[in-house]
Amino acid sequence: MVKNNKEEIKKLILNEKPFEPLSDEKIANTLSILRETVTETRKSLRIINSRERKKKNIQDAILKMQEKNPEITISQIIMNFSMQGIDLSRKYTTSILADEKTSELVVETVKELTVEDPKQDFSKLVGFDYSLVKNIQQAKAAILYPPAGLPTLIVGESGTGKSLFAECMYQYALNKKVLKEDAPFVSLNCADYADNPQLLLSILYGYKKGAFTGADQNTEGMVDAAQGGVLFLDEIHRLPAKGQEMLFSILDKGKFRRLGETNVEHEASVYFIGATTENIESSLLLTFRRRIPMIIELPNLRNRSIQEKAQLVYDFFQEEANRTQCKILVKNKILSAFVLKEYQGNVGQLRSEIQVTCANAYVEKMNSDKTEIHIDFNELIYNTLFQNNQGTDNQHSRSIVFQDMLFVPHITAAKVSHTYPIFEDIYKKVELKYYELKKMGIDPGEIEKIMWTFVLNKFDLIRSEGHAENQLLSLDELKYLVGENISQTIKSFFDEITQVHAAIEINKKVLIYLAIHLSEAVKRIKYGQEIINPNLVYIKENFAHEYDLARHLVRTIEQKENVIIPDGEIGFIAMYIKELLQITDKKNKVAIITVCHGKVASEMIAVVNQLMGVDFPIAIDMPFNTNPIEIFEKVINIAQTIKSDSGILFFVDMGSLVNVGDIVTKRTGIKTRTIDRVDMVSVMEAVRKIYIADQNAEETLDDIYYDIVSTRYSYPMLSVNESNKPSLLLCLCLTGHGVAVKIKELLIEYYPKLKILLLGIMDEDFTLQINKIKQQYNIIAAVGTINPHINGVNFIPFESGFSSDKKQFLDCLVRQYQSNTLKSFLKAELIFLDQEYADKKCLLETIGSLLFNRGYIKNEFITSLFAREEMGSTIFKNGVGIPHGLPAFVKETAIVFIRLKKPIVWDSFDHFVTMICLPAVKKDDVATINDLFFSLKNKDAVQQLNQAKDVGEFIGKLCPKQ
Ligand SMILES: Nc1ncnc2c1ncn2[C@@H]1O[C@H](COP(=O)(O)OP(=O)(O)OP(=O)(O)O)[C@@H](O)[C@H]1O
Repeated sequence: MVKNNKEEIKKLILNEKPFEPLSDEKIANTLSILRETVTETRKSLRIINSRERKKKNIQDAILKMQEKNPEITISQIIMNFSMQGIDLSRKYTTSILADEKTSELVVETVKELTVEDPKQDFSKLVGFDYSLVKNIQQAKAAILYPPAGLPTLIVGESGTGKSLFAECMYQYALNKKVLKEDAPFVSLNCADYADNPQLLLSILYGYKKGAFTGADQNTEGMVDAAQGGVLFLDEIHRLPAKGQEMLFSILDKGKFRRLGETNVEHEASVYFIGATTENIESSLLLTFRRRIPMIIELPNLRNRSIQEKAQLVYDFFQEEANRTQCKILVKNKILSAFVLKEYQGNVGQLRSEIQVTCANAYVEKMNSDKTEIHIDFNELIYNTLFQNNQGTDNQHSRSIVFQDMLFVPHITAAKVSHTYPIFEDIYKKVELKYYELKKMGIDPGEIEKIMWTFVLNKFDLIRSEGHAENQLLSLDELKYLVGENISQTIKSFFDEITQVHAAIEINKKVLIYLAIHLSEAVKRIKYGQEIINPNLVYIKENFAHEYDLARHLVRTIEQKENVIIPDGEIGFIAMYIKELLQITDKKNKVAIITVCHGKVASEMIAVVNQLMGVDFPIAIDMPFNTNPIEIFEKVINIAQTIKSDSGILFFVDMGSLVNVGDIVTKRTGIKTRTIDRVDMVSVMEAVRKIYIADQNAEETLDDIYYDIVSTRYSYPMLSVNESNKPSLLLCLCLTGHGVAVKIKELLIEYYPKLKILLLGIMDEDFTLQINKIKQQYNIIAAVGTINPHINGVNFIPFESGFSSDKKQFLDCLVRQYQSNTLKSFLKAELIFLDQEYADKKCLLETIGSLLFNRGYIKNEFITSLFAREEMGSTIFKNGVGIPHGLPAFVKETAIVFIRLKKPIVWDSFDHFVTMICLPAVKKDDVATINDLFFSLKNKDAVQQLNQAKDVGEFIGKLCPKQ
């Protein structure tokens, strides 16, 4: 197969006339290459031959005619074609009409080929950032090594992706311009000629006229075809010794002779890659092995992480959805069964089994009136999945970490993200958070504390939430998931700790997750991935017993798996053991965060820690010249990291910081309480209540808050907005007619969309009016000349204008009331810019599957969405389409935005849209997004959204700062 021809052939086929497709012969003549080359390349591209392409295009055209006119007759069809200059016989047309549509199942349409990104090299391999990291590093080094790269041998079991890997190396060489743009990729599978070594050598090296019987002319071989490019020899152990020796001269001197030649030598400028499934020590000549410096050993599927296996399963189902052009709904237990199964034939076998499963389900779909391919358990699937798979009989009832998934053909939006829901990879989460906090310039000591709470909560989740016990594997079945070594070790460990800790009922769920974790850890270590545990020292000091147990467990694994497990990892294992031994199902604790101007927070907390002997409260300093908004972002991020279910108690000193808890609640949904004018005694009292007092008398955030507030000196606390009421600003002066009017004018300029009310402090019924307003509205702040001390309302003094810090404070208050709730529904993962969709149906299906797969909606939402659209479409004049489904089927409110590259038709009046906003909104949240529609109706606002350069800017424009 010659790769530079690949693109040419693809191009010609893409541009051919649909009813007069080019035969292989014609393409060969156009490109001046052999017809066989065209045929082989076309097949490798999975493109059907010209006759079949013509038939398919005619079939499609007839279908369209039938859609328009269900009563259309054969004569009319023939007439329609004839008007386009195409003559069809009645016999041919009848045969096409009678033909089953199953052919669609096995062909990939030419159109789909355009989806492929020709520039992608290793990143298209699943595992490129995990188990294949080392292999890819080797490959890159081999390609880039001067002057002409290192000959490479790829070793791996059948189906581990050796051919694909070789192609990626070639693509990488092209991308890096090590090879010329038109450099060929020539591949030959030596096993195809295993019975005829003479033929193999003649095909590979070419031959001289008369070299053997039948050699009637000088003929070039594959080495010639590979000049300036890559020569890939698959199953190289089938190359006879003579053939291996002939390669020496190519590898050593860049020269070769064709069969039968003795005097002449030809230049061979080729980059050599070989591949074999065999042990190279025994299958290749020693002299040959020595000439290949780079050996790349691809891991088999058994040794890949569960995440990677899952990713492959998802990718292959997606591929089938694209191929069949049908939606495919796969039940979680099928997904988990595919992931858990062992495959002798590795990735290749996994892929073909998914294809077979989909093909069977497709036939079933054709015999029913379903619109989707449903893949659930039936006898056929049971046999596909479990035949010859030792001992997996009970697996089909398990689905520990998966959810049902819907795969939609031609997805563009969903392609943006390469991740799918699967249980959490604790390392990745920890790493990500750790670097995020580091980037924000947070002090290492504080990072450690924040991470500790983060890790604690993650483990707490494993123990208390997740999947019901009856969905879990038993300890016996564990071996199918993590292998014999780890499952045995875990079983013995379980026996040991049940003896030592007889009084405790060991939480099996944590044990299973510990086993999965260990298996992932071993793979991670084998692939040389780093393990970051920011809390190692703390764990060692404070959980010495758990750490000892972890060390003991680790020693056994180290022996069995022949790896060395680093300390950081032992720390994680200690955490699992801590969870295992936890007696009661306690909720996680209330967190304390202190935020103050200057360095007050860190200094105060240092003293509290020393006095109380704890290490918990988090201190955040706010240097005097820092913008409060920056600090709020920092605090929100930290709050999200520690995500305490029991809430966060904030201690702050003054100024805008009094709103910190409120802002955090709005942005993250975490319950908070804020105590201002922080003093050391109050912090110590809170620490005592949360961490030190009687463990059984656990107090809630509110208990602690009210206790502290009522025992310290009394003054009004600042506002905490907890309702969905509309908001307003109050303008005050003595009469409500003097300065207040001026203030209002200024505020209208700043906040044109806000409700602003005038009020006079001297009014008789001032208090009554305030109470009435409070019932209907959230008072964001009162701005005026005299502070009337309205309980729970921030007062901002107005003295002939606003100083910038006061304006900033007001901005901050307004923002949290106005747009934060909407902002909390806007998620970057659901905003897709400059996408291309063929039509509305395809777009809606994609969004639907995206929301379903990410757990925002039930499957019924998609049906309701289409039903709603059938009844009529919502479309704004400025080209925004607003499709919506029923709130009853929404699990979590989410808003999807899609900005289109090319407009598509949205309604039956042929109106076009360029932007789609799909709100999947729970009933309670409907009011919150009304504002959004208001701004989407506005032409200028949409214009701004159209100009946003990235998702961040897009969100910023949807929730402007004021
Ligand atoms: N890392 C991967 N990511 C995505 N797909 C993969 C990966 N590895 C293999 N595949 C797919 O699995 C199938 C088998 O791969 P390939 O033919 O490259 O394996 P092989 O090792 O050359 O097999 P054999 O030794 O049997 O020839 C192919 O369809 C390939 O696209």
